[in-house]
Amino acid sequence: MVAHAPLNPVNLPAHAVEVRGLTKTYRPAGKAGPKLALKGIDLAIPRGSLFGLLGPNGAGKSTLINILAGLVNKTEGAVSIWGTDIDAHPRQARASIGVVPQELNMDPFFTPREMLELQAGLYGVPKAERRTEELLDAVGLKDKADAYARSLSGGMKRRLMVAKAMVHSPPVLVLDEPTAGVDVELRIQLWEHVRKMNREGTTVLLTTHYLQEAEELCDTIAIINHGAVVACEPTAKLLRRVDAKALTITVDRDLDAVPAALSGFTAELAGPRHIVVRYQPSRQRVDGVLAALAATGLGVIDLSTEESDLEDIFLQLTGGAHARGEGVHNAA
Ligand SMILES: Nc1ncnc2c1ncn2[C@@H]1O[C@H](COP(=O)(O)OP(=O)(O)OP(=O)(O)O)[C@@H](O)[C@H]1O
Repeated sequence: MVAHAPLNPVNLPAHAVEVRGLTKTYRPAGKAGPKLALKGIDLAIPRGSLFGLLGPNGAGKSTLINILAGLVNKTEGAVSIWGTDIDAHPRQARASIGVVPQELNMDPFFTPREMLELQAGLYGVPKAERRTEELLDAVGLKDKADAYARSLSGGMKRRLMVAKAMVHSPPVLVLDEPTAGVDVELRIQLWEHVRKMNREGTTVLLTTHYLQEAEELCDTIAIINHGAVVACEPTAKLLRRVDAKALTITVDRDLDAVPAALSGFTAELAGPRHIVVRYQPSRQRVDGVLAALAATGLGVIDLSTEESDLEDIFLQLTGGAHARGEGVHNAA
């Protein structure tokens, strides 16, 4: 077990993970040619953040995570985890990170308590410093501590994997698609758990295909596409990137065309009584639309506005990978 630096704020790195010029070229055996999976990416994950890594299938997310976890060798570039360079001090870097893989691979005949003890042993955590009971409690598995893993539900297994990744108290936790194939109730439970760990000081990096998950959970989001980072910024800022809103106006009588008074706006009829006006909030105000409408004598029954969401931005940045069904989904 490699001891962490004492938790003295002066010693803490500004970035939990820092990646500079990271390149990975796979050279598969056989006829397939080399595959450039990461094209010299730079990424800085702020300490304490809940960081989302998004990208369509094949973008390079797993490659990046596996390099951080020490499971895949990088081709070029520098990576440091919790201020430790993975080439200079691989053991210490690995001790600073816990990875929850996508697959629920566990021995069905071990109990959760045994599994955590075994994992702590693998990391060389001395018996006196083990956190088995605390972790079982934290992931809500105290009641199941001595049950065979095969008798746990899918959600319980996933929570056990989280506890397993935390046995050596890593300051950085990576969750690879934590809610893939998980039902809505459990997904919300897992989100709450992830938020709690983050509030308690763990920097969390999660990959997801669910845009809504990233939007709700993550304070910072990076989007990668074809092995390159195409965006990396605070979620709120990313969401402001698309300067577009839609205003739907329900009027009090049937129309067969958009009133001429609205010709200065981008407007269309979405039904005989529904006018949709698209506008840029940074340049236009709703009261201008309403004033133009008032001049027509039409009564307004209802109004609603719709913001752009992460999906619009994702589509813009990845050239519509989602629209072509390449594997990014809304969690709803
Ligand atoms: N072991 C390997 N050998 C050859 N090519 C690989 C290997 N692993 C990944 N690749 C290729 O590298 C690219 C990036 O793959 P990676 O698994 O990192 O993407 P991803 O973003 O995690 O995708 P997904 O969302 O489908 O998990 C893909 O083109 C993939 O086919």
